[in-house]
Amino acid sequence: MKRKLSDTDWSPTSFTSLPLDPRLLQAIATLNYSTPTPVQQSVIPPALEGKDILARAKTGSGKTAAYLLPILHRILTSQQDVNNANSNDGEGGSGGSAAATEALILVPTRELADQVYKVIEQYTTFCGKQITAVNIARNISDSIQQSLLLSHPKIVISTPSRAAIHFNTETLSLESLKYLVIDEADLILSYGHENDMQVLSGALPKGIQTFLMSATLTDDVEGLQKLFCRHPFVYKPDAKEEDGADGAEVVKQFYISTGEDTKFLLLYVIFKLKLIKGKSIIFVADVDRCYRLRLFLEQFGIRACVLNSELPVNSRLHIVQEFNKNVYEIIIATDENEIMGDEEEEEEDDDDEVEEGQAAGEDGDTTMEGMESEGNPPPKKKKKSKRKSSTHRKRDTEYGVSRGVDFQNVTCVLNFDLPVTSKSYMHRIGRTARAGNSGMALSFYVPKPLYGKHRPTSVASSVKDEKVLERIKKQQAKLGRELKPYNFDMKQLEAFRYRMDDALRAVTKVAVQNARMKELRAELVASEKLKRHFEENPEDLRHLRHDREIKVVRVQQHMKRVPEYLLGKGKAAGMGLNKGGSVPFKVGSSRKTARGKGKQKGKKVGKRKDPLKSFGKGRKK
Ligand SMILES: Nc1ncnc2c1ncn2[C@@H]1O[C@H](COP(=O)(O)OP(=O)(O)OP(=O)(O)O)[C@@H](O)[C@H]1O
Repeated sequence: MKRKLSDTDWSPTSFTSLPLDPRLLQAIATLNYSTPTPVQQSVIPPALEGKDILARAKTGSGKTAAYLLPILHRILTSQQDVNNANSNDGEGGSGGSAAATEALILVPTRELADQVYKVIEQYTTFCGKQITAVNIARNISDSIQQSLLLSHPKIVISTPSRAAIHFNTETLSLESLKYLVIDEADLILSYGHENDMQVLSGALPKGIQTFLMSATLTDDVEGLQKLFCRHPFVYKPDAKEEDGADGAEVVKQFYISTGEDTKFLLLYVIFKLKLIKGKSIIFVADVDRCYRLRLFLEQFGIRACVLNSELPVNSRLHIVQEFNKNVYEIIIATDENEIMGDEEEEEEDDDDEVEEGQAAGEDGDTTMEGMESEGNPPPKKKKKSKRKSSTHRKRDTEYGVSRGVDFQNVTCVLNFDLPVTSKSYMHRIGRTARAGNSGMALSFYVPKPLYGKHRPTSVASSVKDEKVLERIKKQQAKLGRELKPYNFDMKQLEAFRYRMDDALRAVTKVAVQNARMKELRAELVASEKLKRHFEENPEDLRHLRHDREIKVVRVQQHMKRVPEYLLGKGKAAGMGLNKGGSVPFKVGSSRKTARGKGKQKGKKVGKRKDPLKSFGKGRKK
């Protein structure tokens, strides 16, 4: 349910009461932001006064506007001042201030750079050409980047590594810089940007205004604060602001204890019967797993896109963009980089000896070996080396989807594979319940005795599931939140098992590798097209779908529909029951299909009670 941010329970302050440039207010009004979020309310006034800002606020709380609006306002105001001075000097008022880059916005990933650029475009819709911005983290040639920078855009958005490269080659001048933003400050160092941050800190002019924006306050953030901030205004939300407007949890969290192959069964049933309504992000442990799931779902006629660090950046950006336009309902994503950044830290924190999982028959695919990066190697390396996947290819270390990316209107984050740290969990579930919406997180976990019992579907990271789940529960309890068990009636699920087995058998390791290669090739072609056309007219690229059938496995048409006898009276009834808590799953629209089939056979099914309806029954409120 969408909760309007204008509800008075957040705060009565409206945007118009903030002393922002009317052109910005106009843009905000067209975006239907009527009320500033708590972080915006608190941070914008001191930022307008020129104070440094250190803001910690949960994911999806509107931090981007909290730093962008004051910066845009101040740039517009200073231009106005220069124009006025020029016209008083008789030089006319159209020239504006001398062309120079005034704001540098540093983000850890290319996904975020693209997102921030788009938000600037939205906020400056009514500013004409007064504010120019360039995203140099994009995958465009160095010469084009140089020419863009030589036009001295007012704002440069970049990852630290790209900014350092252009600073070193003197295409990026920081001499006139007035504003520095470090977005996702808690994460930026774990992407291997430490040296670049040092380089940039030495090059900044004195007295610039700095914004450190972060979802958590970590040692890394403190380090950055010392390096970049002078007595910042510090924003930390209170407990009520952390939760929803009414203090209620905005993300309902559930977990299911499951065997390795049963995860696939659950996935099939959940999506085939549309038990989750709306858009979902399914997180998996590694790239191969993305394709395994996609091929598996394809068997049942369920379309999904994959998103991982191996895909070309333009394809990734396009996928997120299209997902936000509701073109796709399901994304299967990895968050390899985030996991790697956090893993050791958490293991050290908690002194627990975590056994290395090696599920036979599966290639560990979360290795850092062989990674090539535009940035420096991440400072924290994994101690243990893992076997290289045969499909291991160049990865982009500046990839990231579980942090910061604004996936819009996501109903459910489904941790098909549990992340290996509680931090990763936090970031993953932050992809739902954004901007005042509610959402749910559903996590599958494999209890230790079931680990390694079904080799074809086993994944190494699951060996830690029990421990990680405990950490997650502890972490959420500290925040006053609870993960509830979600108990499917497994007996009812069993009726679907043989279909799942059929589908799993078809999705062999070779099929997964083929799909991965085929998809990569297709996306490289798509990415080239995107590269040429993206900026000119992205609307033209609608036809470039990323969820088309990969067709490396022969799909048996009968698998695409659910036979009625599986949904017969009483069969499905218990499936959605959960004694442990309220169940946000909703029954989907499979009714039509069932009716259609009945008609073909000449049966009178029109008045028959829809068995799927019973899924919702028995829910504990
Ligand atoms: N005042 C507002 N009213 C309504 N929607 C808003 C408001 N401010 C921001 N939003 C929307 O909320 C969503 C989340 O904002 P944003 O991406 O800035 O969050 P964030 O705090 O930076 O999250 P993360 O830490 O995950 O990056 C965006 O879609 C944005 O357009």
